[in-house]
Amino acid sequence: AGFLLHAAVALHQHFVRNQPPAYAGAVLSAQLQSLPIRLRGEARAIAHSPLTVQALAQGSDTERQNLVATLRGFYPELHEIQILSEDQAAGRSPIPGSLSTTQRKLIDALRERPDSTDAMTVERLSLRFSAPVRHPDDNRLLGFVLLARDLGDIQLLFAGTPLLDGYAELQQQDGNRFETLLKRGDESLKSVSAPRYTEISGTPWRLATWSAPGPTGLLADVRMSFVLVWAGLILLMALALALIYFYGNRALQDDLAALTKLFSDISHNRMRKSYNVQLEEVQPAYLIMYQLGKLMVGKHLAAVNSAGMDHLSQVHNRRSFDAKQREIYQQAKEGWPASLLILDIDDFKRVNDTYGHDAGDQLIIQFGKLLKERLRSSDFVARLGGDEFCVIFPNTPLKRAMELADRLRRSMPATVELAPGVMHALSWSGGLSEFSRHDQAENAALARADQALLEAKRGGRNRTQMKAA
Ligand SMILES: Nc1nc2c(ncn2[C@@H]2O[C@H](COP(=O)(O)OP(=O)(O)OP(=O)(O)O)[C@@H](O)[C@H]2O)c(=O)[nH]1
Repeated sequence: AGFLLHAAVALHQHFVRNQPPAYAGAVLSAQLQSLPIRLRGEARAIAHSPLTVQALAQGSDTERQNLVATLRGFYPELHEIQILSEDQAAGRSPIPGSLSTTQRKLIDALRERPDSTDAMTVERLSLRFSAPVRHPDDNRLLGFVLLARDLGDIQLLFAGTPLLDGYAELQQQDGNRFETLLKRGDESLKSVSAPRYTEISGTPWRLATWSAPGPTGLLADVRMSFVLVWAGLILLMALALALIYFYGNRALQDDLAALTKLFSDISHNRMRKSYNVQLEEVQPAYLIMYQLGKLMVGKHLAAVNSAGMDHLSQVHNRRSFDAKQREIYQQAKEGWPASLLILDIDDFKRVNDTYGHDAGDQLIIQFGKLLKERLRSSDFVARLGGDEFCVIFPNTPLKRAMELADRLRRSMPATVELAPGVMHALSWSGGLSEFSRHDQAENAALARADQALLEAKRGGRNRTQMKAA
């Protein structure tokens, strides 16, 4: 909550702070205004000082120079202090250095108006003041005090004022036009907003300020922007909570699905290498179930194997087939006819590759089931491995076996469903042969059938080939 509050306030300030504070111009103009007032006060104080009166009334040039040196110590911010006698001002006696035109203008202005107490001129960033020095007893004009102040500190004032993102100029009036003395901020704002002028009374200056355009639309309203920022943050928080809830829930659902798969596999007597259980809380229970499941499935497979059954297709396994083959081989030696059909599912590998190993298993399971259902109960069905099955037809000569194989092919469904909605076109290739009393090996018939199967595959699959003894 603390973080959100902080974020809300920070964002809110960011939205509304673009405007320069309204007081910035007033503060600066008040400070500028005080400069001539202070200078005027200083000029008058020096003019009325008994030391100045005495230095001008009776003192020598050296005494005046000493007074000026003392005053410089008192007023370090003044860059010029001069005290002239009336004779020097009127040109009747010499002065150290010379008077500038401005200084002369100031003195003339005071002479023209005998009642005036001071005169001021403004040059580029410097103020000049002059005040007459009169004798306190008879008001006789003794001379003039001339002061000048370099306005370098205006620049400091100007640079230190909090105008923020605005733009400001200090302008000086020169007849009808205004000359720019100082600038500050982003000047490009002059083209996008109108200036606001603050006159600086007692000076020929004015302050012109241009504000950065404030926020527009809804955010222009301070209260509205605050509400919007809060609403945005609350929305974000709600979204974050929803996401945490969603993902937490999903992890639980995924784990339940994994456990369900584990139970289903155990009930089908098979196990995968691992099941994807994510939540730490579910892990211990899962590990116990996994170990128990492995034990149960292992025991079941051992039992089924020893019973001679293939655990997947539920037909006889290879070991059982070998025993049956031996038995039939012996019978064949005694003249009993028997045939053997090897069946291999077409394109089985593609089922594994396309739909996954589970779907492949499903095809093996269903194929085994179909063989048992469609064949006679006296026929012996076994899975030799992979997608390869074998049927032994006892007491059946080759010709009859061929009929049975054809009948089997016709009775098989065209498609099987490997998973909900996953249909697969079923086809198989067959190799048929018979047991013969002349065979030298138990698996001679199987080898012939294998060759016939190869021919069936080569011939384009989905057919049965026969190879007599
Ligand atoms: N799902 C599953 N696949 C198995 C099993 N045993 C063997 N396989 C796979 O079955 C495939 C058998 O390959 P093939 O018989 O060469 O392939 P096919 O697509 O039937 O080719 P053709 O017989 O020429 O039509 C191999 O990829 C084996 O990995 C099993 O128990 N379950």
